[in-house]
Amino acid sequence: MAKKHFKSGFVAIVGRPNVGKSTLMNHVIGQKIAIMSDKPQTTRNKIHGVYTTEDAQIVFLDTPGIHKRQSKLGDYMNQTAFNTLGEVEAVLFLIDAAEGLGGGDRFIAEQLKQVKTPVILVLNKIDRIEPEALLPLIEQYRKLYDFAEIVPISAKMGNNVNTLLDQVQKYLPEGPQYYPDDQITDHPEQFVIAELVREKILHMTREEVPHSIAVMIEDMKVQENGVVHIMAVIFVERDSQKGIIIGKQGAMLKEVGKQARQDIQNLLGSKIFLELWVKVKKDWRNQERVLRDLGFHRDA
Ligand SMILES: Nc1nc2c(ncn2[C@@H]2O[C@H](COP(=O)(O)OP(=O)(O)OP(=O)(O)O)[C@@H](O)[C@H]2O)c(=O)[nH]1
Repeated sequence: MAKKHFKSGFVAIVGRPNVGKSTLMNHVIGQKIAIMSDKPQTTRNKIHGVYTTEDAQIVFLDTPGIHKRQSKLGDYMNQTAFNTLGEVEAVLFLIDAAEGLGGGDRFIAEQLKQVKTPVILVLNKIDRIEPEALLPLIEQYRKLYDFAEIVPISAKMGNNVNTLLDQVQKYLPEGPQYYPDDQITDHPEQFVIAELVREKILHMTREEVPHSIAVMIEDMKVQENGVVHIMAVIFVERDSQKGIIIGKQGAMLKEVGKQARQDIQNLLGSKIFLELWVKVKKDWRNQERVLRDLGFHRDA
């Protein structure tokens, strides 16, 4: 599925409650992909929405932890949010232009200074302010932080949202399409996790294992200790491919697991336990049910 010069990456959205994060996502994604989370999570990241075009894909992450103070003693953001913000390609910092600059925004700006990721300031709700008020407002925010870009929008009216998306794309590296174009699901993370595992295998085994392998997330649940337990099955077509993926005394599979686990932890923002299985499924590509389970469509 890899397209030439396709760009992709993760972008975190931060902003205090009510600034319009969900409204922006709804506008960007439209009704095409309904993203729902299993349960409300206060510190774990979740995928807010996935925006896909011909040549780029942006996976928007919600980063709730930035608002949570680590302890009563300090204002340091929690480790999850810190790791996420350090790993993504860009951060969208949404503010409410009609409310103006307040303590909540100052707090977030302070947290953002702890990471080096480019931050795009998004002034939302410009439909609610007089045009003359915009520049002085931008000046106030500029004093807080050295933003990579500043984009005024109205998420509700859709004003300037395309400009924002263009700006975001400037910060994406070349990368795979993590997520199918037209998938409607309540488990968006699973596609990305499967793709991350697949990517590691292809990268590590190079030419020896063809692109026909598939990865399926069989089970994913949060344990009582907060660790997310993920069971993934790697489907291959031949025993020889199974041998290559497992490697000598399991060394290859172990390395795949190690590298994938890093990426998945960064994505979810929580500790994970990744269980990998390799199964030979002859000619799996022709089996309708398997295809459906894997999230492919007939015409894909
Ligand atoms: N006038 C105007 N209202 C907006 C705009 N964007 C969002 N709103 C309104 O602001 C309110 C909050 O929007 P949400 O999208 O729910 O905000 P949120 O940041 O997702 O809020 P939390 O989920 O609490 O973090 C809603 O009533 C929206 O209709 C905008 O561009 N203009």
